[in-house]
Amino acid sequence: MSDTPPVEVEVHLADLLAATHRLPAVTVPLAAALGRVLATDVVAVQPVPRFDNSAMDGYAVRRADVIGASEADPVALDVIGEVAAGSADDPPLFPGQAVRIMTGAALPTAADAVVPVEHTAGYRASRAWAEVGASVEVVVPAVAGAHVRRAGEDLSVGDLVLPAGVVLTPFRLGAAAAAGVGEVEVVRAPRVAVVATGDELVPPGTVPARGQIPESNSVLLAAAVARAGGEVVSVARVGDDPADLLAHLDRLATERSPDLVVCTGGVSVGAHDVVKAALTGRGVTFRGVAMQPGKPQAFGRLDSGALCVGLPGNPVSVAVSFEVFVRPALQAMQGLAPVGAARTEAEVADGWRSPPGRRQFMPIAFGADGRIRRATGGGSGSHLAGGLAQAEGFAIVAAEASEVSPGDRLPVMLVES
Ligand SMILES: Nc1nc2c(c(=O)[nH]1)N[C@H]1C(S)=C(S)[C@@H](COP(=O)(O)OP(=O)(O)OC[C@H]3O[C@@H](n4cnc5c(N)ncnc54)[C@H](O)[C@@H]3O)O[C@H]1N2
Ligand code: MOO
Repeated sequence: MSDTPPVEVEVHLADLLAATHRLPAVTVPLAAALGRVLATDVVAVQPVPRFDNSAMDGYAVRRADVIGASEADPVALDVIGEVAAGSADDPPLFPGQAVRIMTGAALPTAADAVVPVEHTAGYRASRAWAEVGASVEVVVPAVAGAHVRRAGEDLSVGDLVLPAGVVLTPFRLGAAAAAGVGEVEVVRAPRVAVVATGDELVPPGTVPARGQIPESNSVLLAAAVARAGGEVVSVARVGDDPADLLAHLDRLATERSPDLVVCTGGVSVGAHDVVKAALTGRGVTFRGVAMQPGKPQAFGRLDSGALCVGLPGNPVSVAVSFEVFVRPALQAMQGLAPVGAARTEAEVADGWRSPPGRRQFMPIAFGADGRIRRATGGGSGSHLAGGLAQAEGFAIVAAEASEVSPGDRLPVMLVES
C-alpha cells in the first residue's frame, strides 16, 4: 500500500460504487416500511376524503332552510336523528328537518351544509344539544357546503401519492395509509454485518487490562448503518488471527447472508493487520486514499458475493470513512443517489493545520454565530474518539491546503445527530 501513491477519494468511491448493486424489491406492510426506499409508485386506491363528511360537531341541514337564520329570527328545525363517525346511517332529511352529526360522520345524502352546534340557540344559552325528537334553533345562516369536507378534495382514486424512489418517512406512510394503501413495495434493506478486529479490544463497559481498550467502532457503525437504512444482521469482535477472521466470514455467509460486511482495523501495514492478512488475494483491494483521517482503505467482493469494506481502526477514521464511503454504498444499494451526507458551507472561527496531499475531514461544531470550530480537543487526530460526541459535521479541507485560517469558508459534511 505504501509503495503506490494514494488514490483520490473520488476514485476509491467510484470503484466501491461500481461493485455495489441495487437490492431487489420486497412487499412489506406500512408498519415495516419506515426508512425504506419506495420501489414503485403509490397511487390512491380510495379518495381522500373517502366520502362527504362533516368538519364540525353540529347539525346536518338543508341549506335552503337556514339561509335567513339570525339571533333575532332563529330557524327552528326538527331533529330527526343522529350520525356519529363510523355510522353507516343515511337518514332521509326533509325540509324543516336536521340531523345531529359529529365530526367525520358521513353527511346524509339529503343534506348540503352543516351548522356547528355553537350556531344554535340552546348551545349558546346553556351548552345544550337538542335531543333527537326535539327541535333546534339555528341562529346563524349557513352557506352552501358549509363545514362539509368533500370526497376526493385531497386525492382521487389513481392519484399519485408517493413516487418511486422516495424514502418512507412518517408523513409519507400516513399519506399512503389515508389513501387506502396497506402495503408497499420497497427496496430490501441492505443486510449488514459489522466486524471489529483487534486483540486489544474488550466489550464496552468491561474493565480493560493493560494494553486493552473498549471496542467502540462496532457500536458507532451498527448505529450509523441502522440510521442509514441498513439492517444490522451481525455485530462481532474478532482477534488478530487471520484464520479466525476467515472462519467468522464463512459463518456469516452461511448464517446471516449479509449484502455488506464492514470490517474495522487491520488494514494498514502493521505486523498483525488481520484484515489485510486474511483477505489479500481473495478479491479485496487494499490501498491508500488521499484523505486524513481514513488513509488505509479496503474493498472487494467476498467469495460469498457479499461486498466487503475494510475501514481503518482509528475511531475518527471510522466515522469519516462511514460518511465518505459506506453511506454512499448503502444509498446505492437502496436505489438512492449515492450523494452521502447533506452538506453546507461555513466560516472557520479558529485555524488549524492540514496535511498537504491529503484531503482533510476535520470534526467540527457550530458556534452560536454559525462559525465552525474543531470538535475533537482541538485536533485532527484519528484517535480522539471522545471528541466525536461534539462533532456536528466534518469540514473538508482541500488536499492542496496546508493550513486553514479564521475567516476561511469551507464545505461541511453534516453529521446526523
Ligand atoms: N507504519 C505505519 N503505521 C501506520 C500507518 C502507516 O501508513 N504506516 N497508518 C496509520 C493510519 S493513518 C491509520 S488510520 C492506522 C490504520 O491502521 P489499521 O486499520 O490497521 O487499524 P489498527 O492498527 O487495527 O487500529 C488503529 C487504532 O485504532 C484502534 N482501534 C481499532 N479497532 C478499534 C475498535 N473497534 N474500537 C476502538 N478502537 C479501535 C486501535 O487500538 C489502534 O489504536 O494505522 C496507522 N499506522
Ligand atoms: O488516515 Mo489515519 O486514518 O490518519 O488515522
